[in-house]
Amino acid sequence: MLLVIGITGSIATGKSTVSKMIKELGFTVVDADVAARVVVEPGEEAYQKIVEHFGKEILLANGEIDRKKLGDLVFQNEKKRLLLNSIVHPAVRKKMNEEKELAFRRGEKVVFLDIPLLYESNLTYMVDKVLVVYVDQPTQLERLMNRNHLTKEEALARITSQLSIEQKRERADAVIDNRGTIEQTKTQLLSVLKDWKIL
Ligand SMILES: CC(C)(COP(=O)(O)OP(=O)(O)OC[C@H]1O[C@@H](n2cnc3c(N)ncnc32)[C@H](O)[C@@H]1O)[C@@H](O)C(=O)NCCC(=O)NCCS
Ligand SMILES: Nc1ncnc2c1ncn2[C@@H]1O[C@H](COP(=O)(O)OP(=O)(O)OP(=O)(O)O)[C@@H](O)[C@H]1O
Repeated sequence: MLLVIGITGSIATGKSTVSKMIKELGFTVVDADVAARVVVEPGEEAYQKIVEHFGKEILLANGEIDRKKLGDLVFQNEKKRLLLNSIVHPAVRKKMNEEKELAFRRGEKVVFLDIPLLYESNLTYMVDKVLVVYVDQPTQLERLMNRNHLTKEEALARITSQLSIEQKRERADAVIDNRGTIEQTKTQLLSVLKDWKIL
């Protein structure tokens, strides 16, 4: 039987960290953030629509989208964020489905989809089980501020644009608590994958 596992969590809780471990175990992880970058490259349909709606001001000199500028804009304005989502998300879903199918055609039996907005966008139908990568909100805030060099206010704007990590934890099929060391996270991951008979 083919299995699709969703990896989610909230911003900076450690999805990429866990995804990297899963890839090192030899599995395919299809990353929504990567897909969301590819589908807005110059020449793509979503790119044209973004320029149409947000104006040329959000472009860098080389014509690419200025992600910092667009991020600052949409995380301060819900209407603009939902508009951006409506442009980018259909293309992301299509791209992720294509990559998942490719992996199954290569003969893989399990594929992981790393989708930050899995619950917010009601995408649970795309997966058989959900793995939530959890840290408490103060840890999340600290890691996000450090990683992205954001002020507390900027980081909180990003955090509150998503469902709270506590709500996601409640809905998960399994939770990895990523507050400890990377080694402790890896141990939990291996245990979940064994429970689910993936390893
Ligand atoms: C706003 C943008 C330009 C900011 O780019 P930037 O390079 O700074 O961030 P990146 O794309 O790496 O995203 C980092 C994290 O931000 C969070 N995030 C991104 N977009 C959104 C959103 N629309 N709503 C809530 N959280 C979001 C996710 O947790 C994601 O993992 C970019 O995130 C974007 O185009 N977002 C819309 C598409 C989207 O929803 N992507 C998320 C997965 S589909
Ligand atoms: N167990 C840990 N201990 C200390 N730092 C960690 C741990 N796990 C992750 N980090 C750090 O926390 C930050 C966020 O982790 P990561 O990038 O994996 O989160 P993410 O959920 O993929 O974020 P995003 O939603 O933005 O894509 C990174 O700087 C990462 O190096």
